[in-house]
Amino acid sequence: MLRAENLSFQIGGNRLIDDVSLTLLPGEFTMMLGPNGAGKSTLLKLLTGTETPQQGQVWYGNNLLTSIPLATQARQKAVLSQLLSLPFDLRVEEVVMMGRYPYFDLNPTSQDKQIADECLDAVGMFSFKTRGFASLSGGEKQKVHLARVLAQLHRQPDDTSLKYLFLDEPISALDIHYQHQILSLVRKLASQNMIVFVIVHDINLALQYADKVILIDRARIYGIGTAEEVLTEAAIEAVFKMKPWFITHPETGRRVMIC
Ligand SMILES: Nc1ncnc2c1ncn2[C@@H]1O[C@H](COP(=O)(O)OP(=O)(O)OP(=O)(O)O)[C@@H](O)[C@H]1O
Repeated sequence: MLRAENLSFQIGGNRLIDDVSLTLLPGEFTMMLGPNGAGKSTLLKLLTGTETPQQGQVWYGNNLLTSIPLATQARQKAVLSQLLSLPFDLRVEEVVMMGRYPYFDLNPTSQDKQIADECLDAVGMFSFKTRGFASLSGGEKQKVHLARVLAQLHRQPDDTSLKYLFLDEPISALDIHYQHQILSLVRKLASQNMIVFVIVHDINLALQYADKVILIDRARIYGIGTAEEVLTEAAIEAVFKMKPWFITHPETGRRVMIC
């Protein structure tokens, strides 16, 4: 389990996160939504240790995140941030292999190479393996970075430890086919003893995929619960300043939002 207790974070007197507490459970696919500037990326950075809160604590199981050695964290936690560019050009296969750095010293083993290939294949990018990363389209770059974090958390057959996957808008550049392919893939990972925490903007994707929704507004949590509980007409109107309409999907019977 991941537990965040009373997190607050400010920069120059500006409160980016204000007294946020939450619990993330393995097996649950958690999606966080909220308006631009609400604090989603900042909260993800606090949950992953990229930023340190001025107040509050983050626990991974029984350990404070700050007490877990970085080498251990690198094998249990992977983060996909919004920044997709790299400071120098690498081949696609080299970018994915970065996900295996926690597992080898100088040179990747044949097993590392096989895992990297499998992860590239899982996101439909195997045929781009030897291409220069800089030459890829925005969506292709996003898929390669997804392959990198999948490679980082790839399990050995005897590894049953809890893993943590954090994705900040991982499908923002993807076409509709890959949006669903990637969300189906990470939902499956959640069911394999993994905590999966994903930031998205698409309310309908959250209604379709999320086990738990966290709605954040102006640095504070507005609601936590199932999508049905949290993404209500009143909440969407209050947080996004848009009046939503809900219709019923003719085949699945679930709610679909239109504006
Ligand atoms: N280094 C910084 N200095 C000052 N303000 C910052 C800094 N980083 C972020 N902010 C501000 O904090 C607020 C929250 O930013 P954050 O990136 O967490 O929002 P977000 O909910 O992820 O937004 P978006 O949906 O646009 O990605 C924003 O108003 C942002 O401008």
